[in-house]
This record gives sequence, C-alpha cells and structure tokens, in this order.
Amino acid sequence: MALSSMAANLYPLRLFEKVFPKNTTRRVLDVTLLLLLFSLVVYRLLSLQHHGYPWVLALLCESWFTIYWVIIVITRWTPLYYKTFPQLLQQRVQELPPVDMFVTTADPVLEPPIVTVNTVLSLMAVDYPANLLACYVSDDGCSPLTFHALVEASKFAKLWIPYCMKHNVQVRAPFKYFQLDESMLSSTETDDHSWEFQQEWKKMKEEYEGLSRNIEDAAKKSSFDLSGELAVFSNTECRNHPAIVKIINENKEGLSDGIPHLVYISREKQPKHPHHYKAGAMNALTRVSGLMTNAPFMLNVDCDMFVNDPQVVYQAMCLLLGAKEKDCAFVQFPQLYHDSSADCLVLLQEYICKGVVGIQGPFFQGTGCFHRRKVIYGLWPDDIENECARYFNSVNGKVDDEILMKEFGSSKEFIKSVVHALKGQMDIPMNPSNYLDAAHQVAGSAYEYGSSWGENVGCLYGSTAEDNLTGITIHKKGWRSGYCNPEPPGFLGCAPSDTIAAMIQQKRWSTGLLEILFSRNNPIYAALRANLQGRQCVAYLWLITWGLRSIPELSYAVLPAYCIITNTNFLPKFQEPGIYIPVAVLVMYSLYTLSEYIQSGFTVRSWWVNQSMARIVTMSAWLFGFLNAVLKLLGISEPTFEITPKEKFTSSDDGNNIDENKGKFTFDESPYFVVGTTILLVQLTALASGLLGLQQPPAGGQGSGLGEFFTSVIVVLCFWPFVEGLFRKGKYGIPLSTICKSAALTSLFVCLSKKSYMV
Ligand SMILES: O=c1ccn([C@@H]2O[C@H](COP(=O)(O)OP(=O)(O)O[C@H]3O[C@H](CO)[C@@H](O)[C@H](O)[C@H]3O)[C@@H](O)[C@H]2O)c(=O)[nH]1
Ligand SMILES: [Mn+2]
Repeated sequence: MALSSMAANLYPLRLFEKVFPKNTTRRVLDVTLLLLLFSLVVYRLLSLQHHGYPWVLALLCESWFTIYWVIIVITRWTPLYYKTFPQLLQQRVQELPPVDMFVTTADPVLEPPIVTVNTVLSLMAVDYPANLLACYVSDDGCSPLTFHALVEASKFAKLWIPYCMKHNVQVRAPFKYFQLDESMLSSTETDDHSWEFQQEWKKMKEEYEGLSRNIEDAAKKSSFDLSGELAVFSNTECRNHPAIVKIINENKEGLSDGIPHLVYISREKQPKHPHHYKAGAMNALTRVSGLMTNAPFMLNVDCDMFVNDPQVVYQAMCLLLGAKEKDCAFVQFPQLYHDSSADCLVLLQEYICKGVVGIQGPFFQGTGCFHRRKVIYGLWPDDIENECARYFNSVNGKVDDEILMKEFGSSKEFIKSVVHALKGQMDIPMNPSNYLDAAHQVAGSAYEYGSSWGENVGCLYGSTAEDNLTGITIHKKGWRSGYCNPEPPGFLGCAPSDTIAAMIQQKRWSTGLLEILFSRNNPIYAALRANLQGRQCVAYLWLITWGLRSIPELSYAVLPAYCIITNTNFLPKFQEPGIYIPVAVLVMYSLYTLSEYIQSGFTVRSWWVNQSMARIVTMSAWLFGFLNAVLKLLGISEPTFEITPKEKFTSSDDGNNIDENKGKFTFDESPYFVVGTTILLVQLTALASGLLGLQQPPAGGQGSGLGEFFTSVIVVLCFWPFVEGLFRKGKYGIPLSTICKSAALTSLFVCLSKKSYMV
C-alpha cells in the first residue's frame, strides 16, 4: 500500500493531540522585562551628551541585549507540545512502516566502542516488529575494534533482545540496566520476584560483563590479528581506505520477533576527496540503507545516545502517521543527558524549543530524530501533491533517469530504490546481502561528484552544525516538523565529560551556526525568497547568532573594570533616579530565570552554576567560534569537526557513587581559558586599584562609583571557577603559561585604558 494513502486513512484518528499550555504570566513578565530594557536604552540616549565613551559602549551593548530579548519573546510567544497515544497506534494500524536506524561513530578512542555498542543494542531491542527494523552503523574511524565490538554485540543481542521482551525491560541499554541493583530491579522492572528471574538476571549480567571485558581486552591489544573477517581492515588508514560494508546480522526469515538486521559501514575515504564529517557519513548511510531496506522513515542517533524508552518508534509514528505529511517532515526528540550535569540545556529545550514547536516546528538537532526519507531526498511539499512530477518524463510519465542521476548519482540500483521511495511504495525489507556490491559503490568517496548530495539532497555540507543547516533547508521549503517529548524521555545521551570537552563542542556549534548565517542558506534569505515563516526565521536567528553574542557580552563585562581603572562611569549614580532601571532589569531577570529553574525542579545552586557557565562559554568558546567563522569568511582557514570525547562507562559504574570531582572545572592550555583568566585578572586589578585608591581624580564629570564596583564583583563571581583555578593543581588548576599570558594581556589592557583616558 502506498504510504501516503495510509497516512490519509489514519489522519482522522487521534494519534496525537496538540496542547497549547497557558502562557499569560510568562507573556506579561516577558513584556515587562522588554519594556524595562527599552526604557534603559531610551534613558541612555537621552542622557548621552553628559557622558563619555563608556556610556556609548553600554548603550550599544544594551541595545543588542534588547534586540536579543525581542527575539526570545517572539520565539516563545506560542509554546506548544504534543501528547501522543501510542497504544492506539498498535491497535489501529495494521501495516506499520519499516524504519532504518542510523548510528554514527568516528573514533574508537574518543568514542569507546562499548558506548556505541550500548546505543546499538538499545536500538535493536526497541518494541517494534524486528522485520521492520534495520540498524546501520557508520564508522568513520574505519576501526577493526569497532567492527569486532559490533560482531560481539550482535551475539549478545541474541540473548539480550529476547530477555528484554520477556521481562519488558524498561531501559534497554545494558550498561544502564545493570546499574540498577538487583533488589530494585525485581520490583521495578517486573513483578516477577521469582528465583527464575533472578537467575536469568544474573546470567544476563555475566554475559554483559563478558562482552565489556572482551571489548576492553581487544582495545588493549596493540595490534589486531587482521585475518578472516577482519582481513578487509588490513592496510587501511582511517583517512585512506576503500569502502567496507559488512552485514553483521541478517534477519533472513523476516521474523517479527527475530533480531533486526545489523550492517556495518565504513565509507571510502581518500585524502583528495573531502569527506564532510558527520554529514558525509549520514549521506552514505542514507544511500546504503536505501539500497538494502529503503524504509520510508530513518532514525538517526549519535553513538552516545541510547534509547531510554522502548516505545520510541511507536511514539514517533503517532506524529509521522497521524499528521499530514506536510506537517511532519521529521520528528525530533529532545536531546537530554543521563548524567545530567548540563541542566541549562534542559531549560533551553524547555523554553525555546516549546516556543519553536508552536511556530513551524523544532530545529533538527542531529540526533534522536526520525526523518521522512522523501524529505531527505530533497522533496518540497508541492512534490507530494503533484506526485513528484519533476522527476518523471512529462510525455510518457516514465522515470527520467537523467534527472534522477543528476540528483542522486549514477548507481542504477540506487536510482531504482529512489523511485520507490519517491512514489511512497513500501518495499518489504529484503535481504541486505543481495545489495553488497551496489552498497560498496554508493559508499565510495567519489560517488557524490556531479550529483546533488550535500547540496539539495541528504544532509547538507558547508557547516559544522550540519544538523541545523539541514533543518533550515527543510523548513525553508515549507515543511513543518514535529516534537515528541514523552515521559520517560525517548533518548538519553552523554554530556561532554569535562569543561575542556564542553568548550570544544560549544566552539564547534557557534562556528557552525555562524557558517549558516554567512551562507546562502541563511534564514533571512530563506524567509524572503522561500517558505520559511517569519517567526521561524526569528527563532533561527536566535540560534545561529550565538557566536556574535560573545562580542557585546565581552565588552559589557570589561566595562566596569575599564571604568574603575579610568575613574569614569557607565552606570548612573545611586542618588540619580536613572539607577532604578538597570537595577530593576538585573533583579527581574535574575528572579525570572531563577523561578524558571525552580519550577522545573532544579536548585538555586544549579541556576547559579548555569548562569555563570553561560557567561563563561559565551565569552570564551563562542568568541573562538566567531573567530573561526570569520577566518572561513576571509578564506583563510576551513573549520573542522572536532569530536567531543565521550566518557567510557562500565557496568560497575554506580549511579549513586558520584565522583567528588564531577562538575569541577577543568583547564588546559587552550586559548579559551586565556580569555576567561584575563577577564578575571582585569576585574581583580580594577577592584584592587579602586580599593587602594590608586585611581586618578575624575576628569570633569563623575568618577566611578558603587555601580561599577558592584558590577565588577558580579563578573568576578561569574568567573569564580577561574578564581578557584588559580589556586588548584593539575587539571583543575589554570596552567602557569595561561596565567602568564593573561597577566600580560591584563597589563596591556590597563595601559591602553589609561592611555585612552588621557587622550
Ligand atoms: O567525521 C565525523 C565526525 C563526527 N561524527 C559523528 O557525529 C556525531 C556527533 O559528534 P559529537 O562529537 O558527539 O558532537 P556533539 O557536539 O555531541 O553533537 C551535536 O552536534 C553536532 C553538530 O555540531 C550534531 O551533528 C550532533 O548530532 C549533535 O548531537 C558522533 O556520533 C560522531 O561519531 C562522524 O560520524 N564523522
Ligand atoms: Mn555527542
């Protein structure tokens, strides 16, 4: 049956419900804060002639903050979430569609194979007919270790999946499941307290420990015996090797209670061909899966993001099948973390995401997302209505091979699968092994030349935030997207293991986002020339200008220090009524954000930690993201995708045993920490000179006062982890070289400030 007609039949059923939460208080608060910000700007403008440069700089920064707040208010004006009814789906849909599941991994050291293995196992064990599932793993590291780990995992899966089904296990990533202790398990996971269950549980646990040990031992070996199955890995380098496609498990009989297909892919790489990082890997996965199973829906997750709710596929299907195709190009699940040290991201999801969901739909976040294959193949909503006419010969209605090859590359078999996908025909998943030759061809490093891959088809190239770039081009065509945030969360990932990793990630994001701003896919252009909605454009602007925010925040943070050093002021005096405006903004903003944290069940401490972390990240990591994007713009250097290191977990990891160093700031010699340390030293120097009375008498107007002191102290408090870093040792301390560089920069700043003041 054609999928589109199936969806049409389903449409009247209530597989989901839209809920618009009541929002009046928030709107009132949002607007009040906005009015305060406006009055601050107006006050500055009116009193401009009585003040010096600091006043002008403050005006510029505050204007930026005001514009930014306007963007936030517009973005979250009409929040929305979806309620899904997966139980209905199971009852009412006779013919469920197949789903291809993708996992990307790229480096067996930064991304330990046991992490990938857990993700793969949790995917293969979801509650969904196994004959409709296929799991494809892309390994950009071309690592025999990863392959070996997957082969072992697939053996384990033959025990694990039946066990999960039998006992209705809730979390099917074994490492997480075995973190719960046995006594808790028998009461929470199943009502079955029986001796038999406990025996099975013990046996499973031993099996899993065996698997982890096996993988760990293999990782320790200095060289692999590259014979037999592993022979294809001999003479390969991770940047230079032919395509490797191996079918690790094949559900040949098509059993619905069997073990899903598991396919390993390491696409060809050659130094002379750009490989486009994750986007390139996703496109290779899309093509290979198109040949082998050609499911109309594709789920993709990062290697560290496991399935936390076995019902995820049903959850997503409620939106994918229950909504009109046009209204649901993809379904995004929130990106949440199981070791939730990254609270701020949760809130970000909460307030900005819900807002965007109510406009044109959530951003594509790169992981935890179900895509419609057709949409990834570059279709417009109109194409659905006119049955993809542009791909077919207008005279005889036959497939126009030439057009298709120009778009999708030259593999005949692949083109055949594309035609099926475009027509919405559901192929019954076949035997992947029949397509091995063609799969090697489409996983070749030169396959995409002369086609539209990366430009109009697949994940788009040209940004290290390929997910958002791809998402924009989908929304730009007029598609909407759906958001699914059930309880318990569908997926959980791991947050960057320490602040060094977090900085790398934040830098990459801010670079990638600015790359979009500076490209022909920027949202303003998309709103003017195509079908991106106005408010969605505003929401995208909020996102992609992260890197730009570093400049005003940095300027604003050094203002108090500058004013103290030069004995000038950027804030009104305490006896002037004007002081009430900035004080009100500060108090209201703090209380407002604090209340959001408390309402979401977080502590005051986590509010403070995240406020401070947000300031640090904006002024350091995002600054370098901005510089990277500028270097690209000037054609000096091309940004690269630096992989976030993932923490290795073992089954003995105990959820309750929190490492006392966890959450402590870590430092290394990277330049981000020079910026942070310099900001701190500048404030400390200013405060000291003020307290010791080393300031010059004010020239003419007013000198610095309580306002400047107070704000300088706030900056110090925000950079408190750096204060601690000055006194700590090892990776928790700021390296001496960093301190020296910062001290030099601080002296420079002080000299320049004094000089500028003399002029
Ligand atoms: O050349 C590469 C580089 C990365 N990856 C994979 O990409 C994923 C994401 O990489 P990671 O280092 O974990 O980046 P994160 O910052 O955690 O990822 C977020 O941000 C990325 C964009 O910057 C998105 O692609 C991700 O989906 C999103 O989770 C991982 O599975 C990697 O294995 C590749 O397959 N090939
Ligand atoms: Mn990640």
